[in-house]
Amino acid sequence: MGRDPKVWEDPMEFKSERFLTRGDGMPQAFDLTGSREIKMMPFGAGRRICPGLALALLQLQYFVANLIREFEWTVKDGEEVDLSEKQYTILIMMKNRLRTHISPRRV
Ligand code: HEM
Repeated sequence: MGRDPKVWEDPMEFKSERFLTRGDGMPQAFDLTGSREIKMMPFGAGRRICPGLALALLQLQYFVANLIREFEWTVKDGEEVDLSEKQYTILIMMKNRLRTHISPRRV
């Protein structure tokens, strides 16, 4: 389903913006709860859907926001961000590792 062009536009392209909200609070292209549609279900769907969904989403957002707020992230000297991908069993991974230098914003 995740690679079906009838479900997702350019399914094989990394487009994080497809997950942005429209600005009116409504999700743009997907619904994780399975109540409106089923396009993507990292938390399952239906009666046995993950009861920790809301907590998990909140925690992840908070975790990433804190990593960005607390640390300056730079690519290692001489390297560039390369978003090429490779298939590894059922996972899609970065073809070339992203090596970063992380330093505290506040000392
Ligand atoms: C990124 C984080 C998480 C992911 C991707 C995830 C994913 C899932 C998935 C796929 C299921 C199976 C749903 C099904 O059978 O259809 C599940 C079940 C469950 N999850 Fe999560 N989960 C996450 C975090 C959490 C958290 C934070 C909690 C609790 C605080 C939690 C509690 C549970 C429980 C109790 C079930 C069993 C529900 C049942 O069988 O009725 N999960 N989760």
